[in-house]
Amino acid sequence: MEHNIGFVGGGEMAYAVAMGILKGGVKAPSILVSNPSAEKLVRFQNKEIKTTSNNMEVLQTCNIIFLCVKPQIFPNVVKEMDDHEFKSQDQLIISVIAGLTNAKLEAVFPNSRVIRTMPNTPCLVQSGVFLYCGGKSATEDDIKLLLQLISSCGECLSLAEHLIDAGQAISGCGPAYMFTAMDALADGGVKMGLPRALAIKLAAKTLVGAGKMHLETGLHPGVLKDAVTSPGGVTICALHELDKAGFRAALIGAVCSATTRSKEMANFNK
Ligand SMILES: NC(=O)C1=CN([C@@H]2O[C@H](COP(=O)(O)OP(=O)(O)OC[C@H]3O[C@@H](n4cnc5c(N)ncnc54)[C@H](O)[C@@H]3O)[C@@H](O)[C@H]2O)C=CC1
Ligand SMILES: O=C(O)[C@@H]1CCC=N1
Repeated sequence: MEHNIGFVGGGEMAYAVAMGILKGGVKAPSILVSNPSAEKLVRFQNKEIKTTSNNMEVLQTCNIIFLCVKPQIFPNVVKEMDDHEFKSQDQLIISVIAGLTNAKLEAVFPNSRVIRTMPNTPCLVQSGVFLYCGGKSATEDDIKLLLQLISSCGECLSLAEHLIDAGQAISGCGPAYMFTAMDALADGGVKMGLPRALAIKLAAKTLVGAGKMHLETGLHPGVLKDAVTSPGGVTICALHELDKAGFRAALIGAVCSATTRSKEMANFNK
């Protein structure tokens, strides 16, 4: 694939996506990443990816651009474009920015095609989820090209734009919920005398295994839960504690709250 692929912002998500793209066979020197702070660029340089401190270099030279700055920073990038009288022409603009709508992207990049996406950090290890929704001007070929680029990141799923915030609240934010669960499970193990490293590994393997069981069997999580839960056994005692602590309600609340916050964040960019 011969493209100049740019990243504006070289933080966690940019790195995870860039690593997925490299796994897909794109050559490192065809990627250019901009970030104001040099130390963030070192790990890209270590992979032979080109770097710059100047966003305009990315915007002016790349034909596929991933926008990977924080939502609150995006207006600064727009201002920089205005200051340089930069007019995007016929580029493919792919945003990973939470809450940033295709309508806003289209207003900022009127002569380009835009795709709103929502990846997650496990793209770094090719086990991510990558949600996407093309803007009005994005063509089927643009979507094909996006999928070619990101297919090594993990599962790529098209989602109607009005559902992206909710999808993000599960898969985009979800790694943080799962890491919190791993950490807490490990604390429980440590409290009961397990070595910390072993307790974390048991928790991690169990989360991965449970997810894989659903994906490979197609069985409902409730059915899989019941298969673990012996009458009068130990798991039901643990599940009772989780219910008393509001485990399920907490997860439902987490997804609702993250969805609401994402919709609020669209206002940063009004
Ligand atoms: N971290 C995650 O799990 C996910 C993040 N996202 C989205 O990815 C975007 C980036 O988030 P992260 O990578 O987590 O944040 P981050 O803080 O790791 O990366 C942002 C990068 O932008 C750089 N930056 C600051 N000002 C800049 C400017 N004016 N121009 C260019 N770069 C600038 C920062 O130095 C930093 O390296 C956000 O919009 C977020 O909503 C989406 C999905 C998941
Ligand atoms: O917390 C955030 O705002 C970003 C978006 C989804 C995951 N991390």
